[in-house]
Amino acid sequence: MRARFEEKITHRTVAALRARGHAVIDDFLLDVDANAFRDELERLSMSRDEANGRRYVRSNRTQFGDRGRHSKPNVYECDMHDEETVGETRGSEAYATTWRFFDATASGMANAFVRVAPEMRLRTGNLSRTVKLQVNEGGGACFPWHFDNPSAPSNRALTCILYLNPEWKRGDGGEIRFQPFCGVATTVAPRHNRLVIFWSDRTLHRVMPFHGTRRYAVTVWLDGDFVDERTGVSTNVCELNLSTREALDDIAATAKKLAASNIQRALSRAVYADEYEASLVECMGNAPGAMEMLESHYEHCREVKKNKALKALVDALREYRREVEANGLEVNVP
Ligand SMILES: O=C(O)CCC(=O)C(=O)O
Ligand SMILES: [Fe+2]
Repeated sequence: MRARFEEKITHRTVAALRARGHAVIDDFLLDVDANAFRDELERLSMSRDEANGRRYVRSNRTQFGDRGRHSKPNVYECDMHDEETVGETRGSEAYATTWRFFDATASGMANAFVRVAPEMRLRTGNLSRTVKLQVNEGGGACFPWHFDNPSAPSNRALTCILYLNPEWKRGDGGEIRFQPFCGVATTVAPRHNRLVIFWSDRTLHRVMPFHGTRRYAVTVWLDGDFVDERTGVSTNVCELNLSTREALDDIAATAKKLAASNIQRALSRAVYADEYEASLVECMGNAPGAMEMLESHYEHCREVKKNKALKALVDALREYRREVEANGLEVNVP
């Protein structure tokens, strides 16, 4: 495997990130590497470790509010940092590309960004990135709207997802969809050898229901050099550092400011309440945890509305986003 991160991650990548909140790089790996990587993921997703017979890929378990961890139906993951899970594959030729990619991301990926955009303050080195292998097994498998870095003290700064799906075609679903704060949505197809990059703490995104056979994705999360302790899921206006009266005076300017900031995380659920709800229902169906996740979402929205100033701000933002959506065109990256 020849990782050519520095060739592929360029000033254009960073310009797209700054302009739209996400960037797309096609042909990220050499064809031969992408194809080998895909074959290995397929093998891994079918295999079990010899010691205890467990599948290497397991149910995705996501922390949801303070209500524990729940699994998304038909979504399976392998944490490459979990020594027990991956121990048997580390030295195996059958997974050579997977592990070369993992090793190459240790500092190579962050270094490529640092070279073109040092101001992003990404950390480099083995402990500053996380890698996850993921397979969605059709049947409508999807992810609800979320942020990858939902609150402090997470250091996750940048999410980089490599899709490995040579047979993906329109109609299969499984696209990643971005909702910029009070902007128009963009949908990106999970095409083979495509890398999609976005800010982990200010990019609301979800995965659309997937109806093909298997959808493979490898996610690399790169850590940043600082954590914003102040922000997160708090519904306390003071903690948000927002003067709601000033914010209401020019709602377009406020929306723009929030779109560029991770403070949007505290308002996102209330501003996009119906979308969050619909995506949770779509993703979880009747699976265990579905009701708890919905209840936690409603509770958060109720908390926001309890605060008069915050409610006024949310109402104004909701009205503003509808206006933007009515006048803008969604983007589709096929
Ligand atoms: O599979 C994808 O396209 C994105 C998955 C995702 O959002 C996540 O793992 O946080
Ligand atoms: Fe995500």
